Amino acid sequence: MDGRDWKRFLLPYEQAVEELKVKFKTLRGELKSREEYAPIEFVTGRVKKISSMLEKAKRLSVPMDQLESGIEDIAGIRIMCQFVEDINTLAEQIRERQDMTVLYEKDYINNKKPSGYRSYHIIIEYPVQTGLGMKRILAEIQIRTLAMNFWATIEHSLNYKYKEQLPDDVRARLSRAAEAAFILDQEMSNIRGEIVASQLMFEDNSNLVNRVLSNIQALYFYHRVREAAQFQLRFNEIWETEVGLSELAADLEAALSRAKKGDTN
Ligand SMILES: Nc1nc2c(ncn2[C@@H]2O[C@H](COP(=O)(O)OP(=O)(O)OP(=O)(O)O)[C@@H](O)[C@H]2O)c(=O)[nH]1
Ligand SMILES: Nc1ncnc2c1ncn2[C@@H]1O[C@H](COP(=O)(O)OP(=O)(O)OP(=O)(O)O)[C@@H](O)[C@H]1O
Repeated sequence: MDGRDWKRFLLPYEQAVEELKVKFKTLRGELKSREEYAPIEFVTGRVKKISSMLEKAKRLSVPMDQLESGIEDIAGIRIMCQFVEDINTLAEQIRERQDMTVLYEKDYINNKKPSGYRSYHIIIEYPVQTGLGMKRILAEIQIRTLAMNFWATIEHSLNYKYKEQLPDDVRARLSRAAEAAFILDQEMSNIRGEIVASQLMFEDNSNLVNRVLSNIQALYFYHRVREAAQFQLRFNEIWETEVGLSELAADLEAALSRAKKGDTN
């Protein structure tokens, strides 16, 4: 294949990665805007480099005309979660989706790799709508916790540096670090309820603060300058402690609704 052929070959994979990133980021945003807990912390994706694809094809003895079916991670998505439990929730949501088909799954969480690597992998078939019609491609979704990602990122860069010839002491330390990351995940799972409740409360309050501030602005817009200034003063008095924020928000909503109707107090 020359440069132009590679460009054409990779196009649907690039489209798939972009679409999948948007879909999972949107899922996170949608759940957050409904003030629900989102099992997604952040999402990344990449199309495999040609050099890495060729190296892998050689290693797995995949013929050049079978790259599409022989290398399943040309399009790769990675989803980071806070807790191990989120990985199961997300995997279930992916299985139920209508816009992709799960082909198979690899559970490297309960069956860690010899290196110490842990993650949950889902291989999907994803239909890309191209100018020439629909094309089904394979894509890999890696789902992992923040701790698993931290370990895998460091290990990947060390392997890159040592070209897979890690010194024994480094390998042993990495293996211990993988166990430490696993214990960290278990400890976090034990206090998951506490953490999730406080995060939701924090988000609730910051949503409320944003609503109060934009409603004060709106009052100015309706020329309720004195009222808006009084609300601003009330807000300035309580913003640090947030005591009385809900009452202030409710009074403000009422004032704004009167202003919209043109009522006087
Ligand atoms: N950092 C790190 N990542 C790994 C490790 N093992 C697997 N991965 C990641 O998971 C992907 C898929 O790995 P596997 O499920 O073993 O799939 P594979 O494509 O059959 O085989 P390999 O690419 O040879 O590992 C790799 O492309 C990496 O991104 C590991 O030991 N360390
Ligand atoms: N599914 C994925 N989603 C997002 N990023 C990925 C995914 N898979 C790999 N990456 C990242 O892409 C970069 C290039 O990785 P590359 O595809 O060359 O090799 P690899 O995935 O580590 O191994 P292999 O060649 O054995 O599949 C690395 O930073 C890697 O962490």
